[in-house]
Amino acid sequence: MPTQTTLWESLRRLYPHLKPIIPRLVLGLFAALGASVMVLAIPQVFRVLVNDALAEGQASSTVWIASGIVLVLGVLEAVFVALRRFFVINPATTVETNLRTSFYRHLQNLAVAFHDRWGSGQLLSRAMSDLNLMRRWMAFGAIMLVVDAITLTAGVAIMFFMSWPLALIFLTAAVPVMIYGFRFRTSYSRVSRKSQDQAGDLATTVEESVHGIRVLKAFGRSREALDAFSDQAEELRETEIHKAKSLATFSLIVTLLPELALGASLVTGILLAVNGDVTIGGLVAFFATAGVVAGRVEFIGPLLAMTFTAKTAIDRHYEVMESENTITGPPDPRTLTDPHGEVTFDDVSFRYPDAKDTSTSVIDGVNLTLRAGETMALVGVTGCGKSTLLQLVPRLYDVTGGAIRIDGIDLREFSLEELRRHVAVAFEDTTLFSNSVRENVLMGVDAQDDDDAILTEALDVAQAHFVYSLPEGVDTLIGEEGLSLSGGQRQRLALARAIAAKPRVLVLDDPLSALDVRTEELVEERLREVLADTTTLIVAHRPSTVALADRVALMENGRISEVGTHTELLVRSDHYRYVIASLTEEPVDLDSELEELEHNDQEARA
Ligand SMILES: Nc1ncnc2c1ncn2[C@@H]1O[C@H](COP(=O)(O)OP(=O)(O)OP(=O)(O)O)[C@@H](O)[C@H]1O
Repeated sequence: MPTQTTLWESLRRLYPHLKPIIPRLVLGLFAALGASVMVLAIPQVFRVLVNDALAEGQASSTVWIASGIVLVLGVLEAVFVALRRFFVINPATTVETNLRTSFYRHLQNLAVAFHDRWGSGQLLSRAMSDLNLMRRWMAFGAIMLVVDAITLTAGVAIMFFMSWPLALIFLTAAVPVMIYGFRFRTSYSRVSRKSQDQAGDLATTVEESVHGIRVLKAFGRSREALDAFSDQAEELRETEIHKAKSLATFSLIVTLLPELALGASLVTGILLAVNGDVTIGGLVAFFATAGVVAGRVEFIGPLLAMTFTAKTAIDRHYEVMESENTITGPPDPRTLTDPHGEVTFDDVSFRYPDAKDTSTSVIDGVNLTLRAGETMALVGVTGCGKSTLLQLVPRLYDVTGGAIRIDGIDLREFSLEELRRHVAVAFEDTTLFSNSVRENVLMGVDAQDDDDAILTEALDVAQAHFVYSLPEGVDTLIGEEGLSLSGGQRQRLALARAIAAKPRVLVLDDPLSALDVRTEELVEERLREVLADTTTLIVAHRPSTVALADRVALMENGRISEVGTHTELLVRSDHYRYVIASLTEEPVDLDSELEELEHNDQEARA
């Protein structure tokens, strides 16, 4: 539920960003005021023109001079409008870019738990359209509101100076306009918030269906997706219509009432002129000024709408910016100068932030020690918490109980940079960025001279030699905007990325699942060599991956129930035999495998 703030409170949040550009905004404001002064001056020239220049006996040159002055004032008005744009456009776009950059930086820093909760379209619409709305308000709306208020005050003052009874009649229209303005503010703010949120949800739907286009097509669900999208688009359309109607009604009132007041003052004005209480020139000037004032009042509708939309955009922006980053480093971080890579899980528990209070912990008191340089496979039935446990090691989530330590130091005592220097990860579900193969693989490598050697080795271990036959070799653009790769190719690059980082601790979430058996064998052979000194925790969904490990940890309902070698666990754990049997691609006869193991054991002892 978004926090409620007043219009002023919301707008004030922009102040720190506006502060550096205030001098330019003030210049823009003066330019806009200059344009208004020109507009208000023109009726006064009319007054002189009608009362004096057109009076009998005046030389025609006076008419030309007066017309010339009107022309100059008109040109000056255009110049001032251009100057306003010139002064504010550049700084406003700079502020927009700075806000966008800090928004992106904050998104990068926010914990994974935050991203679990937020739809990508909501973040996209905040990063793009909301900031655009804020920029337009800074560059135009804010300035014009001030200028409008000053012009209106000055215009009404001039009208009073010229004829107070006529001005008073005109001003009666302001009372209902102001009363309606308050109601408009509340209703328009609400509908504007709704439409911006719905636009964000719609963007999420587009994003999801573009990502999932293959699944939608393969399951023939494009029509259903379209129907769901059309419903959402229709809801947004209805909100937009509601919004437009609300603005149209307000605009009708702010247009109609001043016009009616103008009509009433015209009749009164003619009577006053007949009685000689005002001159004809004065009457012409009064109505020309009233026309300017009425135009400004009409303009208030769109300006207020723009301001309320900007308020919503600011609120939505700060909802993200004020979301706290829950995963941070300590003020005095520890460092590991000569890491060995022993990893201990000490009574570790974890619950997802959005889990129901009544549900049990996903990780429930895990105690496990990975010796330095050891490769440990983590096996268990689906949903028992393996991937969750792995994500706690690079602190993608923080433990909710107990502690994970590397070489005896709690992960939370390292800075995040230090921790991620020692820990690298590869997930089953791989993400590649729209960059070259080289940049994707060397993502976790600090810039250094032997980049090429690291790249070659990592690609070799991951059996990703296919990259050399891509159109531009390792410089080929891959990811969303580049060449599409197969699932197995993507996995091999993700594995190469984890290996290239040369971490002390490697966390692999079933990184070989999409490889064919032959490639998997080759990868494993090479992995065994490079993992010799790296402490590795690897989730295994295939027996061949289990074979990589020195020891195996069996996970059951968020706990580690057994730890031992594959053979030991086969002998002593029914559940392990059950899990291994369910992992096997082809059914195996576990009893004969056990017999064979026992036979081998006896032979070794003999
Ligand atoms: N982001 C999340 N928010 C809330 N619950 C989650 C989240 N991710 C996973 N879970 C839940 O946590 C439990 C453990 O999931 P996890 O992915 O760790 O299991 P797993 O053992 O790795 O399963 P698999 O072998 O199928 O990959 C599941 O019940 C899952 O629904």
